[in-house]
Amino acid sequence: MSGTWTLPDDLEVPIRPDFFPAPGGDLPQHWSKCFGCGDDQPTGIAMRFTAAEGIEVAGRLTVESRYQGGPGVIHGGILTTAFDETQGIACMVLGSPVVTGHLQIDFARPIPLGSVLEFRARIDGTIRRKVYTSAEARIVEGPAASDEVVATSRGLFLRIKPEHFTPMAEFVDGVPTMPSFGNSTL
Ligand SMILES: CC(C)(COP(=O)(O)OP(=O)(O)OC[C@H]1O[C@@H](n2cnc3c(N)ncnc32)[C@H](O)[C@@H]1OP(=O)(O)O)[C@@H](O)C(=O)NCCC(=O)NCCS
Ligand SMILES: CCCCCCCCCCCCCC(=O)O
Repeated sequence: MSGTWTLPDDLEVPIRPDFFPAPGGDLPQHWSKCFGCGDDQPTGIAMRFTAAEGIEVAGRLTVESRYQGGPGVIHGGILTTAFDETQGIACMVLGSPVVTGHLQIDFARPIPLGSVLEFRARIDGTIRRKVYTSAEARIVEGPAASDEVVATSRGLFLRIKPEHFTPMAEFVDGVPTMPSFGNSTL
């Protein structure tokens, strides 16, 4: 990673909770209308996630041609979205909802269209409501596949109360197929 990111010294690292699936087990979408993971969001990127070892999660994204930024490569904003989503899903081990407060990406290598990206993310530690996360991406299928890390991300998420989204309920378009985790008011 070449960006600047300093972890506080006094972080607590969560342990894998009993409710977390075994490694390889599916993790749920956090909100069915989410652009990143929702199955009720036709224009989204519909990422799917599994639990990995420890408190790590894994997610995949096939780089479709509609995700193009520079000629033949993924748009940086789409890559950022995938990191945001994966790191948010990694926060599920806490069992309480979070939102993204800060996210920074290092774009290390060009990622050609048609690549299948694998993202790995985990919580590095928490302090008060702050949740420090990190993640990296590799191309696991396609002509450019290798073990090399093609992008990394660091993100600060904030634990929120379920009521956080209540003022936004009137903006939800239609009826979600699955309520937002931790928010029965939507
Ligand atoms: C993130 C958010 C909830 C934080 O607001 P808040 O709950 O009032 O949090 P506070 O301002 O009390 O900050 C809590 C802590 O987080 C830190 N913090 C908050 N936002 C931060 C940021 N962007 N960068 C770094 N630190 C941040 C504060 O410094 C504070 O740290 P401390 O515990 O060491 O004092 C609010 O800014 C928000 O709703 N932002 C929009 C989030 C969003 O929509 N994300 C995208 C979709 S998930
Ligand atoms: C009750 C447990 C709920 C845990 C749900 C945490 C998952 C939140 C993921 C948030 C990712 C949002 C990304 C974004 O919108 O920018």
